[in-house]
Amino acid sequence: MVKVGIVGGTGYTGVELLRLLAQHPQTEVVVITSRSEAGLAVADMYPNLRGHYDGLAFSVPDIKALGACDVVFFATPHGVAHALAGELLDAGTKVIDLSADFRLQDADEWAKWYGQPHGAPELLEEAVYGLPEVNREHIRQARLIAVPGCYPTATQLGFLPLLEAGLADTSRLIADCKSGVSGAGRGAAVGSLYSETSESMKAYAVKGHRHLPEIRQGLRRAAGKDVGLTFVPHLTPMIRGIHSTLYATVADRSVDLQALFEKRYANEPFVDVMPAGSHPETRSVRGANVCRIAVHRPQDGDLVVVLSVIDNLVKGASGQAVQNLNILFGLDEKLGLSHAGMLP
Ligand SMILES: NC(=O)C1=CN([C@@H]2O[C@H](COP(=O)(O)OP(=O)(O)OC[C@H]3O[C@@H](n4cnc5c(N)ncnc54)[C@H](OP(=O)(O)O)[C@@H]3O)[C@@H](O)[C@H]2O)C=CC1
Ligand SMILES: CC(=O)N[C@@H](CCC(=O)OP(=O)(O)O)C(=O)O
Repeated sequence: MVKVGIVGGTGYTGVELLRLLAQHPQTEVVVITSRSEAGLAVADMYPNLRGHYDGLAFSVPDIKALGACDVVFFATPHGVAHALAGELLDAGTKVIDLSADFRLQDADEWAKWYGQPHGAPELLEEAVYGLPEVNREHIRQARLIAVPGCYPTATQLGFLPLLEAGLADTSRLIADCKSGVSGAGRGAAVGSLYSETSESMKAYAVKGHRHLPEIRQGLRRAAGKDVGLTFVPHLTPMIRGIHSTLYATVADRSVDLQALFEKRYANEPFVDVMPAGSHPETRSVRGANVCRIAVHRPQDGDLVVVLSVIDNLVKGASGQAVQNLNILFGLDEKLGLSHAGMLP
C-alpha cells in the first residue's frame, strides 16, 4: 500500500483526490490537512465520502506526519508547496503538486506571472512536468512532480500532434478556451456566485493569463522552437469542464490529420481521438480522467480546428495527479481511474 498525505483536503481538487483514491486498491490516505476544519471527520464535511474514509479527520499541516507518508499531494494555492516540498523530499517523501508552483522552469517568469518571488528555485531543476503523454519516462524517475494546469492540459494535448510533426505554422496558434466555474476553486468570491455565472458567459484575462507561459513552454518543447500563441479563457455556466477550440494553419493539405492524431495517441489510455467529424462534449468526460479530441479541416482550407475537452478537476487536476502517482510507484497507470463520463 502506498501511504498518501494530502495538503489542502477541503478544496475542490482535494476532495476530488479523495473521491478517486476511494476506488484505488493500492493506496491508503493517512493524512489530510485543513487549517480551518482541523478535527472534523472527512465524511462529516463531504457526505459523498461516508463509508469510504471512516476514522479519517482533517488535521493541521505537520511536517512530521506528512514526512511519514510515501507521497504527499499538494492541493493548495500557489506558494504553499514552495514552503514545504523541500523538507518532505529530504524526509524521503515524494511530492505531487497540483498547484502551479513548479510548472514553469524559469523562476523569474514564475515571479512575473504569480506576483511574488519564487519560493524554491533550487528545486526547479529536478521538478518534472507531469503530463504523462509527453513525460512518462521522466515521471517514473521523479521525486517532485508538477501536475499541469487545466487549460494547459486540454490545450497542449490538442496541439501536440500538429507541432511534433512540424506541420503547423507556429507563429500564429490560437487557443479559445472555456472553463466551468469549479476552476476558480471553492473559496467564496462574488465572481463565482450562481447569480453572477449562470445564464451568462464571458472572456477574461485576454491581456495575459498565468496559464499562457505554461502552455507556451509545453508547445515550445513540442515544436522545438518558440511559438506565437493567443490564449483567451472564458468562464461558462457549467460546474466542471474545459472546452478548448484550437486553431492552427497547416498549409500541407495532403496530410491525413485523423490518422496523425490516432497514431500519436494510439497507446495513450486517457486520450480518446474521436471519429472524423465529431464534436466532443464536456459532459462526456465529466468525472472521467479522459481528454477527448476531434480534428477538423473546415471547407478543406488551410486552417485546422482541434476540439479538446477534459474535466478540469479530473484530467485537468486530481485524476492526472493520480495517474502520475501510478507511474511514479510502478503501478498500472489506470488504477483507480476507470470511471466513464457522466451523461446527462
Ligand atoms: N479547481 C481547478 O479546476 C483546478 C485547480 N488547480 C490548482 O489546485 C490547487 C487547489 O485548487 P482548489 O482545490 O480549486 O483550491 P481551493 O481554494 O478550493 O482549496 C484550497 C485548499 O488549500 C488549503 N490551504 C489554503 N491555504 C493554505 C496554506 N497556506 N497552507 C496549507 N493549506 C492551505 C485550504 O484549506 P485550509 O485553508 O483550511 O487549510 C483548502 O483545503 C490550486 O493551486 C489550483 O490552482 C489545478 C487544476 C485545476
Ligand atoms: C474558471 C477559473 O477561474 N479558472 C482558473 C484556472 C483554473 C486553475 O485552477 O488553475 P490551475 O490549473 O493553474 O491551478 C483561472 O482562470 O485562474
